[in-house]
Amino acid sequence: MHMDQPDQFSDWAEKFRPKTFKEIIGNKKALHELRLWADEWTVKVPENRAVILYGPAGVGKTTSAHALAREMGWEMIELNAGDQRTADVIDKVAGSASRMRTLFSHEKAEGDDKGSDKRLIVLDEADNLHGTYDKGGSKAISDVISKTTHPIILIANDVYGITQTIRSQCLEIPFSSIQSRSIVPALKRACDAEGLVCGEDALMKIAENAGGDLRSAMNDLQACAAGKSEIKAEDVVVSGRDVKETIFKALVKVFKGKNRKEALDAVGTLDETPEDLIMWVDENLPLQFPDDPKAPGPKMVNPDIANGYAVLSRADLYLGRVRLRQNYRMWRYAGFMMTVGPMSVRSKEYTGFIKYSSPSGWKRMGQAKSMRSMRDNIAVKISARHMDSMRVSRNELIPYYMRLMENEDYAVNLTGVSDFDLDELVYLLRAKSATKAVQGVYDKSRAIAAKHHGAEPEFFKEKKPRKEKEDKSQMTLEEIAAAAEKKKQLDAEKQKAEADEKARKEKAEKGEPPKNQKSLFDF
Ligand SMILES: Nc1ncnc2c1ncn2[C@@H]1O[C@H](COP(=O)(O)OP(=O)(O)OP(=O)(O)O)[C@@H](O)[C@H]1O
Repeated sequence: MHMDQPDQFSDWAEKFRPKTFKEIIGNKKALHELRLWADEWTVKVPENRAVILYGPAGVGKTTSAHALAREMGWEMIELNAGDQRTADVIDKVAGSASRMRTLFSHEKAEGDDKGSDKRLIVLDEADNLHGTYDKGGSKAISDVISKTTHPIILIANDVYGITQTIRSQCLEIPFSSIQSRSIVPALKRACDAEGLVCGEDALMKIAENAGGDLRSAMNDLQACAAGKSEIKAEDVVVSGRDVKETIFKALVKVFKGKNRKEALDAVGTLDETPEDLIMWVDENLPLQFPDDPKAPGPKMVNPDIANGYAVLSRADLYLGRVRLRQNYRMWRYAGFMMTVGPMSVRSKEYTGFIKYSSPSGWKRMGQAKSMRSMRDNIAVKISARHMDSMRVSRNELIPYYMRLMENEDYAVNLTGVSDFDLDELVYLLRAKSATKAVQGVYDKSRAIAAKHHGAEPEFFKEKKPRKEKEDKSQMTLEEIAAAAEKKKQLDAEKQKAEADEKARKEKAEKGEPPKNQKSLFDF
């Protein structure tokens, strides 16, 4: 029996995640290699104890790891980027996995360890193992891989983001984008399950727009389905030709124009944030300022490209400040810099037609990644409130929060008690940017946040100026983790100093000289 309207409470990409290899679309060669590697584990410890599944976002890497564990009857331990992946944690996970094995090993002959005594250790975003949060992570993984008796899967978008030492220990299995025509049946299955009527042309439009990323296709389908029981091709709003045509015209003014105001006006009428616009400029800058093949001497990069990127990097600095401080006034500076910048630094006029292109795959991937880290930051805050795992917070509580926050009172309250920052609120309210309404909710939430997060424990009151605490809502995940780590260290040092002092006093009472004291007069 179907509901009247499709389910909007859960994340469809999660809901329709394939459970078995058979259900996974595309990448058959990769799945075959993965299965061969897993089968080897049932007979002996293979030469490569770990594999790296790498490729673009949303093509089934994580899904394949999950399905493999299920099909092999292996318990799975997942260390996500949002979880702490310090050397300690990885050691503990792998250590406890090894202990498990030794518990069972006396019952089995060497090599006969098929089935459930294996644990599959999965490390998501393995190309991102740096920063305080994953401190020592790379080295720990490399050590663990060299001695593990349990299969390990590393998942990455960019295999070059993994250290050479780790790569040399692993079997590398590439995953590639999924063809649009293969995405359509997956979308169709979701429509059928949701009782949603959707024509093949609408599904094809969604699939083509996703650029081979099935997760985003599923997200777009869910977004189109909100409040509807039927989707027609014209309901599918994608970055189609109209948008492109307008932006192409604006790019002509940015790169070839002579009038700054005209360029600014053209960009001002676009429905693009500076975050999106910079990607368009960035993508097309080298196309517009090509190297001159007829130039004499050694082949040099056109200096206009270097100068163009220099102004773009200034614009990006402003964007970074907007992200960090939620000071959206800086968008004006960023927008100005990326619009009049290329025009101002070019050394000559460029004529002739250039076929501009949309921001390429890796940049969209970068965006997806920053969305994921946003989602993980939110999950950290939610899991701290509910004492739940990151996985539950990410997959179950965030959608629940989103649903609750459709009511403004709840939105204000939850933002305050969870201390979400403005960007996180934009994400949770599914807004495109920090509109006035979003800002209004955020402003109202501050009083509640101050009540819940304003009072500090005595320990910090003496040591930290008030300002730092106020800035906490703007701290990045790494900074929060670093602060927690620092506090742990301080606590440990304090405890050790207290214990030493206690021991010293006890010894003094017994009349013993302190350990390093050679005589009563030697202080
Ligand atoms: N090959 C596929 N077959 C069927 N569904 C898929 C496939 N790839 C992705 N999906 C859908 O997209 C969702 C996300 O897929 P998954 O987490 O496996 O992507 P990923 O490749 O690990 O991406 P990322 O690098 O972003 O983690 C799944 O829950 C599923 O709904």
